Amino acid sequence: MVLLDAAGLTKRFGGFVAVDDVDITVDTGEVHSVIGPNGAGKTTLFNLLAGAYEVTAGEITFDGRDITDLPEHERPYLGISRGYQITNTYESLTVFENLQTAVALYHQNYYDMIRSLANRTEVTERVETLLERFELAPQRNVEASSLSHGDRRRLEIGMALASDPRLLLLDEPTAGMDAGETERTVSLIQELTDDMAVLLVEHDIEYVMTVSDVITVLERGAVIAEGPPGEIREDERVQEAYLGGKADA
Ligand SMILES: Nc1ncnc2c1ncn2[C@@H]1O[C@H](COP(=O)(O)OP(=O)(O)OP(=O)(O)O)[C@@H](O)[C@H]1O
Repeated sequence: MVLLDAAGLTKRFGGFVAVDDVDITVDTGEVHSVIGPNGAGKTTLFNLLAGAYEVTAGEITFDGRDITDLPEHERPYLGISRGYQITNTYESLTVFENLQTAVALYHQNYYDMIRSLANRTEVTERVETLLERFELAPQRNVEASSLSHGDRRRLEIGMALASDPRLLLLDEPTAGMDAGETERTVSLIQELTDDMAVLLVEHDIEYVMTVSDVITVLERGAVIAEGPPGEIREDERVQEAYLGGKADA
């Protein structure tokens, strides 16, 4: 089922076209990755889909509803969540408290939750599930500021899942992780997609090949290839973009 459908998506910064007439479709159940060399427009595309940037042209539909102009903060309520970045406010909260805050923020009856013990129990149960799923239970009482890099990134993904999204947007989820941490994160991402979809933007082409069902390749703002990993690996334009001296990946 088509969950996200973007058509003719374009973003100009002054006279510069960072995203140029991009069509992209994400189906429920898939991990869809956007890759491309430095400056290809990946982060800009991500920000358009997340609602952080206004589009210059084009349309974005989510579950059949036009969300092109929907503000970023309203998108989680529709089922679109983006990888959280733990900011100063959350540094001194423990892993448990961070997850609790994220769950409470998107709980349907936030104010009731504060008042009612029953709802609070529901939130706590959800937090416990996330702690288990993200293998963060042993660190439940550790402040976010003291976590290892890998644990912190997994906590951020866990917080993004607190709203029970149908589409999770992740920007370089394994950036800065070592091989072991990357592997753990990749299997977590793969386990997510039974009834939801993940769209990730990534620099590192190798692990994208193992995690993705579909890959879209951008170069200079435009789509140069799209397909399953095997096809993308064999694509001449992709090889040229990555190996032809224009890229660092
Ligand atoms: N706010 C902005 N104002 C002007 N130009 C911008 C802005 N944001 C991005 N750009 C330009 O748009 C192009 C695409 O940038 P973007 O960050 O989307 O690429 P990217 O594929 O994510 O690159 P990287 O892999 O290096 O993160 C770059 O040339 C960049 O300089």
